Amino acid sequence: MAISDLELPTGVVARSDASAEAHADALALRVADALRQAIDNRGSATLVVSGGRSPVAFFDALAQQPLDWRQVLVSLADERWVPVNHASSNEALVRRHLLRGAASEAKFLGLYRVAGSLEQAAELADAAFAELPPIDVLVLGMGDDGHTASLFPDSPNLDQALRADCPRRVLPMQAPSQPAQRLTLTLPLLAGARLPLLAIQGQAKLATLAEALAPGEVASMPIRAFLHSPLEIYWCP
Ligand SMILES: O=C1O[C@H](COP(=O)(O)O)[C@@H](O)[C@H](O)[C@H]1O
Repeated sequence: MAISDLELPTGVVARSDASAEAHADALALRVADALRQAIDNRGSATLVVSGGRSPVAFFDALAQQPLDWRQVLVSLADERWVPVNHASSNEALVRRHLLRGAASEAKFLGLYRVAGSLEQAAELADAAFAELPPIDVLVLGMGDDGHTASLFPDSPNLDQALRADCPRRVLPMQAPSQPAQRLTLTLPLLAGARLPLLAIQGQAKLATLAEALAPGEVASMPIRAFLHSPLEIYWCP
């Protein structure tokens, strides 16, 4: 299957690149252009990225982009509730691959908070994220189960996190894989992004996307909440 085989909703566009390297470079160029435009228009830019295994080459490519990084605030769509020196930490990934060289001058707002429980950590992060300016660029990933950010099917709090009027910016979530305890931004914050992008790689994720594009419950595949205009999908085999 190729991404051009999919029937996309009006206003959703998809780009296919032949290799993972070309995919990462194209995505980095698009994100850097949008951040530059935001800085030109408003003096600063807010970039929210996802974690997991997929974004490493993209982060490496984006870190090389000529930008006034001092005007960029980088943050996360979701986090595993593990200390920032843990191998599964999304913050660690961003610090290692994106916030280096000139890009180390960017500001960073992380989700992880030290607390007695996941709920308390989410409350602390929720208060901190009141300071997050409107998101200029959001780069979502997607799991093979149709989760995005840490909006996992069957997680407690999922219905609340997906409500358009959810009063919380950050909620605790449970993943079916380790580390199970997660923190996620909720739908109203994510859906407000000026430029939402979905970056996915491989046939399995393309098949998941095809399934998510078919009619069905958002709660069973939360990526469905974002499969409408405006959205740009970046894919490579
Ligand atoms: O757990 C997560 O999963 C998704 C997809 O990750 P990947 O490893 O399949 O690339 C990711 O977008 C999310 O940020 C992450 O915490």
